[in-house]
Amino acid sequence: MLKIKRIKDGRKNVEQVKELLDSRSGDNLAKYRDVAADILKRVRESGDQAVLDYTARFDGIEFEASELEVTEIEIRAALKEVDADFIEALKNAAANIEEFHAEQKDKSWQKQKKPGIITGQVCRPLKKAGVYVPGGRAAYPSSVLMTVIPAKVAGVEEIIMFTPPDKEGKVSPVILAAAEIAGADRIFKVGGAQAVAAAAYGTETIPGVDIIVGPGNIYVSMAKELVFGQVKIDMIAGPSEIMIMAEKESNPAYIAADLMSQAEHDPLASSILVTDAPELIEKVEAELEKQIEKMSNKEIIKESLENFGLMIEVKNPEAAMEMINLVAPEHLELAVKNPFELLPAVENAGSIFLGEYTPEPIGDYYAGPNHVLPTNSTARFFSPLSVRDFVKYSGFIHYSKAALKEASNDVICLAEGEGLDAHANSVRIRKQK
Ligand SMILES: NC(=O)c1ccc[n+]([C@@H]2O[C@H](COP(=O)([O-])OP(=O)(O)OC[C@H]3O[C@@H](n4cnc5c(N)ncnc54)[C@H](O)[C@@H]3O)[C@@H](O)[C@H]2O)c1
Ligand SMILES: N[C@H](CO)Cc1c[nH]c[nH+]1
Ligand SMILES: [Zn+2]
Repeated sequence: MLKIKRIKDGRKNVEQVKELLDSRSGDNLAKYRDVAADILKRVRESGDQAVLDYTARFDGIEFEASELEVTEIEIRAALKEVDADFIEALKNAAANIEEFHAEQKDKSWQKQKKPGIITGQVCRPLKKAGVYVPGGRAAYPSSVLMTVIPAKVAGVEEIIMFTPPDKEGKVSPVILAAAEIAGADRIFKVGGAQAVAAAAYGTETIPGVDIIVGPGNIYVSMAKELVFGQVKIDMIAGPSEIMIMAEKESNPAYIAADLMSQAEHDPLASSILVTDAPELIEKVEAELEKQIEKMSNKEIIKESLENFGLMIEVKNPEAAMEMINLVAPEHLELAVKNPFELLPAVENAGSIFLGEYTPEPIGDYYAGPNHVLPTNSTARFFSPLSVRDFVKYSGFIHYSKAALKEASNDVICLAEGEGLDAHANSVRIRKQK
């Protein structure tokens, strides 16, 4: 018998939901941060040797430095091992992801504000991007597509992938096939905080990059947080989350299936149903009992649902929306008859799935929008991984002599107001001529 927590709406209970989500990182965050900091320091000091030592310790593989990079021969061999249907599905997904991300491409622009004044913005791709692909619990070729394709669309010169080696010191053939289809330039068999360190600082064998993106476990996340500033990072993407808003008429079998889809990722994943129909909660619970037994990952799903699953009963759809915006879930399903009517009220969610024939996995694999998403309520201020993460901007300005003269009184006044006489002088000196 599954035991999933159940609460009613109300201010106090909102706090309870947030506490539940926060509790997933536990009290050990500082401990993980210290482990990651140690690894970063050693890789910074000892380069390849530290990477090799950590790979031996955490992944159980004794590599030489020359074996860290995946070779062309390994890639060709892997491609032969992967099922033709799988390759075809990867290619179809890649085409959808590329088409969606092409819309995010930003252009450089300039405008003549008035005669003698031109302002504009140059948009340039970053030169080198490091893409982390988790390899511990499960290998996700879909995450390869979701991280490499936006970098490619942005025009990044070199895309370097990092993923831990498996027990035989190899990278899963499906990961290599996805990397080939998406267009990764180099692949290193390095995982965890040591991969983040090598990407941030560079070693004798591994080139340093400008940005590190992609999901990973707590060591990867802590390391990304610690190298931020030295390099750019995308976000801290933690264990998966799904929140489903449903009504009396919603299909309980579909809701149960979708809650389980994210619970399957991790015992720390969180799956939440919010509804104004208490009878639906009972039906969904009955469906969960029924469907869970058929799942190959039922142990993880059960643990996740019992520890971090939640059924929330609210008075009306407005209260459900309030709850959603406070939780700011990674994935939100609006499993209702008229989802587009509710869309404008969603302020905080990483990715939104509209209608009962839009299950979350269509977004994980196929539709086009990115599946690397902010978790742990950070959808309040973070966005999905996008082409914009892989570019940077510079503003530019041109003033003619006459235009500067016209603006000079204002600028001199502002500079003097800040007590910065040399700034005022730089304008004044041109005005006098
Ligand atoms: N949000 C998303 O888009 C998304 C997508 C896929 C996966 N994920 C998440 O990514 C995570 C993947 O984690 P994972 O562990 O399976 O793979 P991982 O590749 O992130 O981590 C494996 C590495 O962790 C390091 N490590 C293991 N134990 C260690 C220890 N005791 N000390 C220091 N380092 C250690 C090792 O170097 C190992 O190579 C999961 O939480 C999953 O839910 C999220
Ligand atoms: N749902 C995950 C992000 O939370 C992404 C993923 C990859 N494969 C399947 N799902
Ligand atoms: Zn998923």
